[in-house]
Amino acid sequence: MTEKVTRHIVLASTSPRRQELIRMLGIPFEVMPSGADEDTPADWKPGRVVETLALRKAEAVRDELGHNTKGSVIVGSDTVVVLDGDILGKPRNKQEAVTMLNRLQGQKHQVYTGVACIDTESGTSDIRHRVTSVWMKPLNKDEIQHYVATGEPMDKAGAYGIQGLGAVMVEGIEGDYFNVVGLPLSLLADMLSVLGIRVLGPSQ
Ligand SMILES: Cc1cn([C@H]2C[C@H](O)[C@@H](COP(=O)(O)OP(=O)(O)OP(=O)(O)O)O2)c(=O)[nH]c1=O
Repeated sequence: MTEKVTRHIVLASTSPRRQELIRMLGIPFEVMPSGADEDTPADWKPGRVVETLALRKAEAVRDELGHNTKGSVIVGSDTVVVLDGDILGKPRNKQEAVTMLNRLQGQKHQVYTGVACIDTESGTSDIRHRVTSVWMKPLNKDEIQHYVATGEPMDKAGAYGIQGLGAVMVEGIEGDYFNVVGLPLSLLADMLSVLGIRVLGPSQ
């Protein structure tokens, strides 16, 4: 049988969800947490923010690996929620989670995820992002309090997780579901394919 993947893939992430998602591609990978600084200027548009942070995460792992990159492909990713042009990241505390959900309930918003692939063999980077629209149901204060008390919102952009209990708050989406959860698999597969890693067939 032809070996499907010949490149060493490193996911630059601390997110257990991103690990679960990339595992779905059925290709071997390694995980290295990335401690990149996540501050960006307030006037940057969401696409620029998620692409820059995805690249920063991948670059931090590349720099840590130093000369030991073994011709790896390093994948970084970043997700934000956007409402009326405002960027909502992960809530810093429960009060901030309540405030975010009060704003998002009953509204259509966008989820932006950036993906960066660094090819350490050629030294090139490919950076792209995807946008998914999400419609959230109207929620009352008690429902929001109950949801925040579960703790689910705390490590998620926009203070909700569509893949968890948050699923009951979402009326519908337009675009890639996996982009909302934090790693757009179809976009990532396209980017890996450019590097000769074909998840649906033998590599070249
Ligand atoms: C909107 C939404 C976001 N999220 C998550 C995806 C991301 O993990 C998180 C946004 O934070 P990020 O800063 O993108 O990522 P992270 O800190 O979790 O992990 P990493 O180490 O890779 O930087 O929000 C969900 O899991 N479900 C959702 O429905």
